[in-house]
Amino acid sequence: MRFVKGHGTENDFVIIPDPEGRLELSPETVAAICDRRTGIGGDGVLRVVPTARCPEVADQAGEAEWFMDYRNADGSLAEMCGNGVRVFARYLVDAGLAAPGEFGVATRAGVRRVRIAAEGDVTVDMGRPRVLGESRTAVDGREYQGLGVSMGNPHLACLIEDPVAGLDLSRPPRFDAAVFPDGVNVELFNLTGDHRVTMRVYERGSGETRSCGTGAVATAVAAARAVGEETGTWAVRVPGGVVTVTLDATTSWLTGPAVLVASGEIPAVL
Ligand SMILES: N[C@@H](CCC[C@H](N)C(=O)O)C(=O)O
Repeated sequence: MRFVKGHGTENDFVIIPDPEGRLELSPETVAAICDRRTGIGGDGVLRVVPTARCPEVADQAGEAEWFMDYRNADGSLAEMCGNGVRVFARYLVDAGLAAPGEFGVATRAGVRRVRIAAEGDVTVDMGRPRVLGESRTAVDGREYQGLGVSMGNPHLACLIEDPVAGLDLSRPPRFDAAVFPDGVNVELFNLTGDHRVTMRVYERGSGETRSCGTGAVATAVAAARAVGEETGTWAVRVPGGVVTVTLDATTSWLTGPAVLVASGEIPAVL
């Protein structure tokens, strides 16, 4: 199995091309590949497969030639990955599978359109965030209130007074399973300036990561609400860099870097 390694603001992925749509990736194999000591290492796996070859998304084939089959580091499936889709697009262009410009990528949350040049940042139309309402979490022994937001995948974005830099995110946050029956990605953020926030995230299925694109959009939605706005552009600082989120009346946009850093063969032992 060939792989390419890439990241978007240090949210890192093992990209696995599967042009025939034949690979069976068990949760155990994905977890072994993502292991940072005994595997390649990554927050998740992006299988690159023709949309038409995947029954679960084949209805998107007319709008998107390639399906981003996203798996978390523990092998679980997720509906969407905002940093992943930018890195996926960079891979498609780099591999000659798509031309720079604008194209669709199939995901379990539906088609996401990306804008990509030969180099530089990549922008994704992330769709309209769906606000789920208020909920609570417990992180590092403290309780916080947040806004539930679906970006195709579930988020709880919490504006907090404690500096996010000081939080211990080594253990999974507690959350209300009645509100989030499929689990949730939890973002903690501070307002740091005019349309600026600093965010950390504990991702469902991957633990603390250095960035989360869908989480950045959910955070921008919660931050905008906190200052009485619904639209606008937000700079979201994460441990791995900065992404930009624009909210308008009908959709949301995520812009940030997407970089490929290595490639090779995944050994049979994994
Ligand atoms: N890092 C991603 C989100 C990946 C999926 C998430 N862990 C989930 O299970 O929903 C992003 O950049 O959006």
